Amino acid sequence: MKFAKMHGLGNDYVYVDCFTERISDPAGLARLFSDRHKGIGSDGLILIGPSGKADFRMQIYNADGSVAEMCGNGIRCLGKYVYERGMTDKTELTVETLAGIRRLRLTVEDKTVTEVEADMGIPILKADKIPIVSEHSMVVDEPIVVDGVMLRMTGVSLGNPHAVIYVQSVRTADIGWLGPRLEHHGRFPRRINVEFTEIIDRHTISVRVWERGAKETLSCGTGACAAVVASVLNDLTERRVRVKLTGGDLTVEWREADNTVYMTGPAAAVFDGVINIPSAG
Ligand SMILES: N[C@H](CCC[C@H](N)C(=O)O)C(=O)O
Repeated sequence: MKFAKMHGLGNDYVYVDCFTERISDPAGLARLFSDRHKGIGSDGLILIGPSGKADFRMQIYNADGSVAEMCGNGIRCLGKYVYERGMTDKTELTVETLAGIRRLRLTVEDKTVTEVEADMGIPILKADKIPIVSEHSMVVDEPIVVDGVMLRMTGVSLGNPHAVIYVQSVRTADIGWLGPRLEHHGRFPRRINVEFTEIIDRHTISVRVWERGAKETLSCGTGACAAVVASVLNDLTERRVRVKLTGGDLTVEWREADNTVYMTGPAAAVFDGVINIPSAG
C-alpha cells in the first residue's frame, strides 16, 4: 500500500489516498502504521477520499485506532497533499470531516504550499456537547480531581473534545502523570484531549498537549484552538493569539464577527513509501 508521511509542527501522520487505495480495517492499520518500531511511526492515520458535499473527505484515526472527529495539523497537510499532487488546482477548498465541512486557504509559492489557513468552525461550549460531565451548562475554570490532585479546567470542543488546564510552566507540568489520568477520567464520556497551557502575555501562550489516543504530541491544531478559546473565556488573552507548541508556533484567532476559529500554520511532507499489509485472516 502506498502512503505519504507528513507532519504539522511535528504532529505526524501517515496519509493514504483512498481514491486509489482500498482500506478494509482503518483502525487496525492506524495501530500498525503508528508503531514507531514495527510500523511506519506516526501519531495516527489520515485517509483522503472523495466527498459528496466538499472537495475532499478527511478521516482521522489516532495511533490507538480510535476515530477522531477533526485534526487541525492533519487538515493543513491534506491541503498541501492534494494541491501539490495535482488533485486540485484550487487554493481555497472544502474538506468534509466528522466535525463538519471545513474551509482551507492555501498560500502557494512556486507550486509549493507554504502555509495553510483553516476555518476550524464555531467552538462548542455546552458541557453535554463536548461532552464533559458537569452540573453547569458550560465548563469554565471548573474544578476536577485527579487521583487526589485538584485541577481547574475549561472545556471546549472543535468537533473533538478538549480540557484546557492552566499551569505556571508547561516545562515542569507533570504531563506524563496527569495526561493519561485525565484522558480516561470518568467525567469525559468520549475521553479527552488535554492542553496544559501557560499564559505568556495577552497575545502569546505556550501549550503542551496530551492527545486522546496518541499520548503527548509535539503539536495539536485543535488543541491550540481550544486553548485560545478557553483563554478568551477566562479573559487571559485577546482573541488573536500566537500559540507556542513544542513543535513550533501556530496563529489562532477566534473571530468575534462570525464566532469562528481560524488557525494558520505550516505543513510538511517528509517521504512517500510503500508498506506491505499483512493479509487478513
Ligand atoms: N487526538 C485527537 C485527534 C488529533 C487532533 C490533533 N492532532 C490536531 O492537530 O488537531 C482526538 O482524538 O480528538
